[in-house]
Amino acid sequence: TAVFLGQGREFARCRVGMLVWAEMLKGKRVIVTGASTGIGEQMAYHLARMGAHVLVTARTEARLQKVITRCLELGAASAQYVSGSMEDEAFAEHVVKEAEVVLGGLDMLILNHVGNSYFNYFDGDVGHVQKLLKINFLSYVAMTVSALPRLKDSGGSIVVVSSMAGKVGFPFTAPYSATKFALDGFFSSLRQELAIQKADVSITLCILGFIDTGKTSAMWTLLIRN
Ligand SMILES: NC(=O)C1=CN([C@@H]2O[C@H](COP(=O)(O)OP(=O)(O)OC[C@H]3O[C@@H](n4cnc5c(N)ncnc54)[C@H](OP(=O)(O)O)[C@@H]3O)[C@@H](O)[C@H]2O)C=CC1
Ligand SMILES: C[C@H](CCC(=O)O)[C@H]1CC[C@H]2[C@@H]3C(=O)C[C@@H]4C[C@H](O)CC[C@]4(C)[C@H]3CC[C@]12C
Repeated sequence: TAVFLGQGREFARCRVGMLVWAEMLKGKRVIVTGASTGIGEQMAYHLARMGAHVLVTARTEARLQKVITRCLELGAASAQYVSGSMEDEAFAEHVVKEAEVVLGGLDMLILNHVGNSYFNYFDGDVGHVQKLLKINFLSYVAMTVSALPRLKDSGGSIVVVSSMAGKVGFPFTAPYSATKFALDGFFSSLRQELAIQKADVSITLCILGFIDTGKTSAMWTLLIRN
């Protein structure tokens, strides 16, 4: 569905598109990673309003409990969580296995989590780059590998949340930017391979600009916006 932002007829087309989309997600089994805060949390609520089965994950169990309670209030067909760190590849695989057990399959994998980084000059810390690659990139690959058989069964989708910093080398984002560029390379290549194999699995890479979720300090938000 093409989404047009504007007024009048364009807006109406957008509303119709959204309604069709909502119906398409009713009863679908969806994993949302990084769903304890920010964009992931809000995506979980949208899916809940559409009547999907949602399985959310992040490290902070107390936050995830609140998110699933809210999802059920909003109309989710079911809501569950698995807590743990995506720095651990075994945990990434465990989340997908858990979805198979509790949801009986999978229709959509939304890869959204991101490890903490900094917005400043690169400080030369190679260990930080390695850690961020594990969380922001390798766990995405591990989850995809585990989920692909189920997604092929269901004709499902993979949604990868990336950034403008994964397309353009902005200053002060070197480690983060590297992980997002890696996602583009891997998932764009995999998309082609799935098409060649005529596998019925779609891959969408979301290129987001700066979104103020209240986490960035007011000073940085002002600087980024300007
Ligand atoms: N906000 C923005 O301006 C932009 C965001 N994006 C992208 O959107 C996505 C969401 O960003 P946003 O909502 O801002 O980020 P947040 O920092 O608000 O959320 C990050 C999520 O990832 C989880 N997380 C962090 N570390 C780990 C870990 N080691 N293992 C498992 N989960 C972890 C956090 O939960 P917990 O701490 O409980 O583990 C949280 O749920 C990211 O992919 C980001 O790159 C792209 C462009 C701009
Ligand atoms: C400055 C960029 C936007 C330029 C534009 O809109 O014309 C931003 C695009 C993506 C941003 C980064 C991002 O992807 C996520 C992090 C979010 C944190 O809250 C702040 C630091 C970020 C690395 C953020 C920095 C600005 C962007 C590169």
